[in-house]
Amino acid sequence: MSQNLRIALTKGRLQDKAVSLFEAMGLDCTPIKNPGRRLIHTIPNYPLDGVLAKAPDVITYVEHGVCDLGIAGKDTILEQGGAFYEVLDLGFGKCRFALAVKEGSDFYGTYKTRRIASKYPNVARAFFAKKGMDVDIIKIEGSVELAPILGLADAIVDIVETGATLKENGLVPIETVAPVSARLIVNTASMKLRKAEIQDFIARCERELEKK
Ligand SMILES: Nc1ncnc2c1ncn2[C@@H]1O[C@H](COP(=O)(O)OP(=O)(O)OP(=O)(O)O)[C@@H](O)[C@H]1O
Ligand SMILES: O=P(O)(O)OC[C@H]1O[C@H](OP(=O)(O)OP(=O)(O)O)[C@H](O)[C@@H]1O
Repeated sequence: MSQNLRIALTKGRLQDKAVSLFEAMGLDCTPIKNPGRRLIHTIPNYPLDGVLAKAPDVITYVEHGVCDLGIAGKDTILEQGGAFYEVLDLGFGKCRFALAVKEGSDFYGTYKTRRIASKYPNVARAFFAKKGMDVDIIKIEGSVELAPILGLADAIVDIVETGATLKENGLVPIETVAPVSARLIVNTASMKLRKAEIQDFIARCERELEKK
């Protein structure tokens, strides 16, 4: 008997939404919903093991083929890149990358080199390269909104969902950089070697998403 397919799931915000989708598809997710400190859980009624990982690691595990499938945000995919197939937009975890500045500041009205703070330096760099603008990028690990308030940066490139965090910190979005949502990704070798099983899983996801 062949080993179960393995899917890497992004822990945190996307985890519950992935589990809701799987349950709607008829998968028994009891073990993943009561994980304790355990990081790998077998689905009792479908040949699938769920691996709970941090967002960038989901991509690393899928790229290296130790997980056949993964669920990651488009934000992480754009930042990290890599060789894998992105097969489905799962329609949850919706937000966007935005360029935001302190309210009242004139970001484009100066010739000096702007400083941009972001948890996503590659996304920020690519955005400004496309505009032909030379900027300095500073990597920040979280609560990126602090950087312009503290005077470290002229702007941020960050995830915006409701806009509440920007607003409560006196910042305003001035441009959308890219839309973001959760994606199903597949290891390139698994796609060939375990084609039937993977296509069955993708088809089940698709059938469920079509109902929405
Ligand atoms: N408002 C939001 N803020 C951040 N991420 C969001 C939001 N809405 C949806 N997402 C998606 O959820 C994913 C995981 O977010 P989550 O906040 O759980 O982890 P994280 O902030 O990337 O990591 P950490 O564990 O360091 O907090 C993101 O990569 C993104 O695709
Ligand atoms: O538009 P909103 O609905 O306010 O959501 C956006 C905020 O949520 C995320 O932060 P998170 O909570 O992941 O914390 P972090 O800043 O430490 O990454 C993101 O980086 C924004 O700060």
